[in-house]
Amino acid sequence: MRYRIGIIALAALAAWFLPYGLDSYAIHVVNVILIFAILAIGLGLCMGVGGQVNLAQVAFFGVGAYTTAILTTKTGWGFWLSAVLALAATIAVGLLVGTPALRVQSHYLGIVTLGLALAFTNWVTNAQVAGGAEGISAIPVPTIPGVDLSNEYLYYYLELAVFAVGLVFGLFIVRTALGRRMRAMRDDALAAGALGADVPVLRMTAFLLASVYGGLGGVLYAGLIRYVAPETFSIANMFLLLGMVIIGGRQSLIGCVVGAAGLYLVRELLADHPTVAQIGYGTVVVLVVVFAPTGLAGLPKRIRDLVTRRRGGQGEAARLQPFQPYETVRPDESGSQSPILEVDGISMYFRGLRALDDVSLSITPGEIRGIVGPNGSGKTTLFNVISGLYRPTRGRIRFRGQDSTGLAPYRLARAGMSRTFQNLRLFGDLTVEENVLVAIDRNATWHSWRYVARPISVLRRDRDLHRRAAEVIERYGLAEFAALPPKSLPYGIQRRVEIARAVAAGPALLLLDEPAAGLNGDEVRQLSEIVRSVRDSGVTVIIIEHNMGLVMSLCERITVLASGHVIAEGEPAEVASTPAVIEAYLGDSMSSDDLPSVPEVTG
Ligand SMILES: Nc1ncnc2c1ncn2[C@@H]1O[C@H](COP(=O)(O)OP(=O)(O)OP(=O)(O)O)[C@@H](O)[C@H]1O
Repeated sequence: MRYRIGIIALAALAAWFLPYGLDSYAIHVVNVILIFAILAIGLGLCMGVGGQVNLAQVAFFGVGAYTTAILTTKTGWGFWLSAVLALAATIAVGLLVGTPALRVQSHYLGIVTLGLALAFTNWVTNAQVAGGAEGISAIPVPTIPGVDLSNEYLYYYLELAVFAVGLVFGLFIVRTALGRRMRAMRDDALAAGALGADVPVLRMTAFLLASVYGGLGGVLYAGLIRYVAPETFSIANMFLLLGMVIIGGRQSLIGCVVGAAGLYLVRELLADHPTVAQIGYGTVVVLVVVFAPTGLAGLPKRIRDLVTRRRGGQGEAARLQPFQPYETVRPDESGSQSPILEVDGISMYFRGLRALDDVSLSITPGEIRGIVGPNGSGKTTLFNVISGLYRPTRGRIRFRGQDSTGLAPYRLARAGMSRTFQNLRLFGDLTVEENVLVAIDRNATWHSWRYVARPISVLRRDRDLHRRAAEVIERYGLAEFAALPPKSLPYGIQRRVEIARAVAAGPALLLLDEPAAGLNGDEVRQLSEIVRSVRDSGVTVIIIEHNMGLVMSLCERITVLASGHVIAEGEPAEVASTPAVIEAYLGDSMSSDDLPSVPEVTG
């Protein structure tokens, strides 16, 4: 900590005294670098942290600069009023550009945002109000009483202040709940949604942030250069910006700043050789993408990881501690006996394939229900329909007495449903603790206005989330793994992290999709203990499992699916002796070991 404060103090001192050693050309370069650094932070937040491909950052920059230019020169409004309106205009454009992100992702989003950026350049080149290809000149100098901002040495301090606030605010986001949720969405939007992250709002927030930084950069640019023309906001500059963020390290805001400074300096040095420069940083970007995807900022961590792996892996020294059971809630305290979940005549067709056909079931609060069936019988599809990933072709679902058919996963998660996935969907770039933190955080993303209006309350809340996450981690015996990325852990521990994460979300109904897959006998016994304790704490559990011993010993009732139909339902012993069940399993050429018979797991 002290070491960090020392570095920050040194950097602040260096930034403060920097202009003293610079001639007028050099201070101009530094001022432009600061603007690019602000743009790069915005792009880093949207693309690096939020995972939203954004090739329109240069257009946000342009909207900020042009709106300031137009308002100051054509209406005679003062610089600062124009600047505020320019920022508002950029945010509006940011939300507009972000709208496609609600529907398309990845390279499609890249193409859409690039198209919008091109449209902007075309518009300013042709529009009379924007001065056409000539641009707009004679933008008035921003004024602050007693400070001559036409002096670039003094303008530097204005920019430095905006940059510092922008960087600190960006880091504040990255290190607290909003940033964690954005990173979770970047890693796995589907799992983030299933844990209650309102992905559409989150995507818009990423574009909103990008546009705020873009607008600020634009306003500062208009005040610094006092002239705007289309070529500044060209696609070539968008790729320069992209290069800065990729080379510096898009997931680290400091990396984005370093990339902005480095690449801009290289561009200045090679100003007389533009072709060489273009090919040069094109090549560097490709090399970075291939050999160091996390950019320069990610290199120290990659090297550290490499050294740790050579020494024998991160997770190996740490040990899993025993699970500490929850306090038992008496059944009569856990609510009414009307069904917590009613699935009524659900059918799900995939282009003619009937994955589910008229499936109905009813789950009583406090029960552990097993769903079994041969491979491909529709079990996971049923979970996907219940948890909102698929909208059923036919039928209705009621969750906690409300019609929940077709509700988005994050709405169901907020209503008290939580799930795990057959093929573990942990957030690989987050630590174990952060995985749990994302689940515990139940705030709607729009509450993030508090980041601006009430930052202290955000910090206080974050501290509380950390305290609660530590309790969950302790209970599940994961304390020694808290700071590690889940990918580095043995499979059995990853499974436990996923269950801990799902329960941390505080569900009333927990859906477990093959939680015992890949576990050894001892781990299956521990899983059984965990599931029973979770149920005893008042959570209803539905479990899909192929391990019949586990299902038979754990579940009060079992529903058997075959070819998308419910073929049997009842108590374990009753179901095991149903001829249709025996036939379904044998018909699937499964070995007789797979038949629901002798329990393997007890107590
Ligand atoms: N998104 C999809 N698109 C097309 N077909 C699908 C889709 N999801 C599932 N299916 C099909 O629906 C059927 C049921 O699949 P599902 O994964 O639900 O079975 P399952 O009982 O969970 O199987 P397993 O035990 O192997 O996990 C399968 O034939 C599968 O190929």
